[in-house]
Amino acid sequence: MTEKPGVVVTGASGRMGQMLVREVQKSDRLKLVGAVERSGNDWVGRDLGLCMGGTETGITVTDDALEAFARAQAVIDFTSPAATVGFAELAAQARAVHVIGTTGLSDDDLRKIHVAARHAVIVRAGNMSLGVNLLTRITRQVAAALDADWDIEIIESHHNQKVDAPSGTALMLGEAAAEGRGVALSEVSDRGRDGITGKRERGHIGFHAIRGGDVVGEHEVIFATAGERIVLKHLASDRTLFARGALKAALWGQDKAPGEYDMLDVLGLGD
Ligand SMILES: NC(=O)C1=CN([C@@H]2O[C@H](COP(=O)(O)OP(=O)(O)OC[C@H]3O[C@@H](n4cnc5c(N)ncnc54)[C@H](OP(=O)(O)O)[C@@H]3O)[C@@H](O)[C@H]2O)C=CC1
Ligand SMILES: O=C(O)C1=N[C@H](C(=O)O)C[C@H](O)C1
Repeated sequence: MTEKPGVVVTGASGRMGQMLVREVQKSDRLKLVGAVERSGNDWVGRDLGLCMGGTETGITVTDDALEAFARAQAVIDFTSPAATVGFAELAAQARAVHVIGTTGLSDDDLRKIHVAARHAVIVRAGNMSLGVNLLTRITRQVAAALDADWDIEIIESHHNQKVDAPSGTALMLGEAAAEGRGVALSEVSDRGRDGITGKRERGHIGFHAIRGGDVVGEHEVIFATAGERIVLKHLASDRTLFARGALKAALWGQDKAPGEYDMLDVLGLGD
């Protein structure tokens, strides 16, 4: 039997990090070989299993990402934009598949990730669930079928610890709607209106963010015209669906050529 690909989880103490550690430990196709945290994080230097309130795993949480990545075939990374840009370079050096779930990446961050993908497989998506990725396809199709008399608004709701807005998912849905319309999202995006904004501009795509409590992630795409509305909605109630998508991407990427991929590629929903 061939060896299972080894996985390092970055940001292991985070909401998604802990979820990912558990899912990799449960997997019969991947093996957890490392856990990385930020220098200064309480977990660094301690046994991962004990940090998570369980039994010893023999994996010591480290802040030496390159050393950990060198022992892995995949890095699963749901951290922060600054951390992810650094990890992209290190994962490429280690020739490990880099699965990026981090959102809030700037255009400059994306350029750096693009450079790293010359040497390694990078799978990046603002949402790793099947439902959301399918919804991007449906959104593109509906937007293509309707003209600009239909106003498009995207509403997202998340827990009160989320630090970026609009969410990565909302931006994926916005990109899909813009693509369906044949326009560039950057040209038509209206974010969080406030004050005397003037009337809504025809053809624009609006984004609105709600933050509260422990909402895992909810997204609505509204197509509104005179007398009627179409509402497409996705509700996530459990973070394991994001983690499972990330594991699927880590496995899928093992035999791919260096380059940038997304979950549509992994799920076989691409063009
Ligand atoms: N694509 C998808 O399907 C999904 C994406 N996300 C995205 O994933 C990201 C993380 O979300 P969430 O888990 O809720 O956030 P958390 O804040 O709970 O976790 C982030 C973790 O990353 C750690 N971290 C930050 N900088 C570094 C670094 N330089 N090296 C190592 N670790 C670092 C943090 O450590 P510390 O606390 O010490 O700073 C923390 O443990 C967000 O961008 C979120 O939007 C979330 C869910 C699904
Ligand atoms: O921060 C989160 O929690 C989530 N982030 C992703 C996003 O920005 O869309 C995915 C999911 O909605 C949860």
